[in-house]
Amino acid sequence: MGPKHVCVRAAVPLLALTVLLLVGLLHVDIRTLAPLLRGQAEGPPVTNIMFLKTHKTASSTVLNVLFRFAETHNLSVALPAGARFHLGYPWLFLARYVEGAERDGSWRRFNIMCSHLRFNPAEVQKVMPQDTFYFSIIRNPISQLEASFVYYRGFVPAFRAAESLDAFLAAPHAYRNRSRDLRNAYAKNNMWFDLGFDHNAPAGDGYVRARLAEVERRFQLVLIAEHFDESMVLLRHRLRWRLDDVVSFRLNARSPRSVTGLTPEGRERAKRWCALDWRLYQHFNRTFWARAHAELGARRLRSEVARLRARRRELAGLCLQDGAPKSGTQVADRRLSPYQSGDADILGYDLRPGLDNQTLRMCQRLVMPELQYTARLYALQFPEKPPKAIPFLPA
Ligand SMILES: Nc1ncnc2c1ncn2[C@@H]1O[C@H](COP(=O)(O)OS(=O)(=O)O)[C@@H](OP(=O)(O)O)[C@H]1O
Repeated sequence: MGPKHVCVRAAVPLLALTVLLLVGLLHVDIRTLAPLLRGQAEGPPVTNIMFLKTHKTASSTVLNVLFRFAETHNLSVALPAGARFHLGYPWLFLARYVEGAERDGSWRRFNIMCSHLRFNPAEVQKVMPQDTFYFSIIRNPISQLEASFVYYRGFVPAFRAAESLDAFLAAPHAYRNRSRDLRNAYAKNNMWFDLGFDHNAPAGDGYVRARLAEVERRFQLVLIAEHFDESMVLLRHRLRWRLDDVVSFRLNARSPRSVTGLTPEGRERAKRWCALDWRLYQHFNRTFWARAHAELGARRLRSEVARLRARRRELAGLCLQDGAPKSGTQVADRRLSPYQSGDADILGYDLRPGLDNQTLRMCQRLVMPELQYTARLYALQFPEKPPKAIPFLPA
């Protein structure tokens, strides 16, 4: 060890002592120094964010978190152009699908992008700043496929004729329309497809590894729907946001009676049928925990998840009638009722009556479904354009 090292080693306790003395002398709140003492990077909250909104993965709940943050911080959002509610899905994303993106022959940049799209990085980069934080969310492909089957039953040719998901998985090629109808994207490796990859590709080891490496390179974080609260804690940490920014209620959920489940055999078949998504899920489930433990440590992760849940309970008590969701068709305020699709009974929330104006606004945002919130931000951002019509709401 050289003399330089000895000096540095001696300086560390001296510095800590000086900080503590200053705290005492200047009556500085020790909590403001905590991140510094923990060696945690401090800085302003991250505000340039691209969220790849995969399907049936809790992504509407994440979208609600991002829309609320955008609205309360007056950030611009890359919203679907015209009457649409998605950014060109299932076609590969193009920058011109964003309202107001083209300006005098150049591209306008936005703070937040989180509507459904099929990832196409070169086009996304045209409308998002260089320092954008990219993240996404995935779910166990067995439950993701089951949720898709119920939700998109009437829309996806491959699903339409099948009596059940078990029947579909027993002979998927027989049901699957060979015409390469893009709507069949929901029927096989849907998350792989959303990432912009070929969802019909054979799951060869070299191919899969190369694509996984590409996802690692493009996305700073991939969250896991089954570990939603841990995911929000890690996201909050990365974005340097406040606790309330990431508290949410579960949105776009089916009532238990429209969850069909699968036989053990069907589950094994689903893993094989969606082999690319299965590899994707296994890989990112592993790296998620490795990151969460490396960045936060098990104890801090546990205590922050507990804080998040406590705050959610508090807000549920404040905002929600009966503290729980109800069948979406029975939500009293139609403006807060979620879109219903296929055989799914999608749940929504009634708010407690008698809330003061400020609390009411906050609670409305927390339970506002994707279509309504997209239309709301669109009207705020483009007041001169015709408002987006919501199919089941009178204009
Ligand atoms: N917080 C939280 N934690 C875990 N799971 C959650 C959460 N929020 C939503 N969900 C579940 O996500 C499913 C809906 O996914 P999406 O919103 O991505 O669907 S969509 O593609 O936008 O229609 C839907 O799954 P199913 O109920 O199985 O259909 C929701 O229950």
